Amino acid sequence: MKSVLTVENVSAAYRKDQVLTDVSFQIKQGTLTSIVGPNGAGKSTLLKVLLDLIPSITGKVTFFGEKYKTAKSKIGYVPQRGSVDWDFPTNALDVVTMGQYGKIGWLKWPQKEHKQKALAALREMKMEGFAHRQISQLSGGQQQRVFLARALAQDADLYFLDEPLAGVDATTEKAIMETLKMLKESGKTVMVVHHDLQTVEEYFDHVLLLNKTVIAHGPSHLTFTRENIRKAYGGTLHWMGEKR
Ligand SMILES: Nc1ncnc2c1ncn2[C@@H]1O[C@H](COP(=O)(O)OP(=O)(O)OP(=O)(O)O)[C@@H](O)[C@H]1O
Repeated sequence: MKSVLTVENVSAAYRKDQVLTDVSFQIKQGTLTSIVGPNGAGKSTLLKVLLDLIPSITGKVTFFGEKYKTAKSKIGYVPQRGSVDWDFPTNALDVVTMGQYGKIGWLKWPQKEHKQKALAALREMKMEGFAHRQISQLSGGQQQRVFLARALAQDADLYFLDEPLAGVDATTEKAIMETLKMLKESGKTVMVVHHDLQTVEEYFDHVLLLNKTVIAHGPSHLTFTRENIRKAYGGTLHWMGEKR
């Protein structure tokens, strides 16, 4: 399988505080990878650096062999739900439609086809009935589904999701994971910041353990070991039971 993302020696800082040091890894097409590490490990920062939202100090990132700027239309991003202003006066359909901006062009109005695609994505996430509801009047789980629909409508090849399962109920978690698996099965590549260590192996075929740098990266069954988890988190691990 070819590599869709190559990260070479990336370091990043907020003012003087270095958050990422010498991060290098490659992601193959068709993989579903969890990015796992303790609070403050730099997981969200890594996504933001990859997506050119904050600059890196050093290093090189290539998507499909190209720079972010030229590969942008093939990349979808679902930020943390808490990082968005849900009071912004807009409805679910518009949020999903606007996700296609890269394809529509900033100075053009969305066409019927874009709305139809947005509606289809909302249907996929079982949110069609909420299309005209103000986003401030959706529950947390429903907002997360709208975000997923927005990513689906973007029709990207590589997706980044920042904690999509945070604060959602079991039904929404299942719906989101089914969508991510469906994307993977259709040859797309997905990277997800994930916090529930209990479900890493069940949900993701690859894992990237991060704590300011890459602690381990590879197939979950080989990489998500007690030793690597301890290296990433430090301390003792009570929650894994008899984990390797
Ligand atoms: N805008 C910012 N300005 C200054 N420091 C920041 C900023 N955003 C994050 N940081 C710091 O950078 C470090 C990494 O933060 P980041 O949000 O990337 O971690 P994370 O692994 O996603 O954490 P969490 O699991 O808690 O969401 C933390 O020490 C954090 O305090």
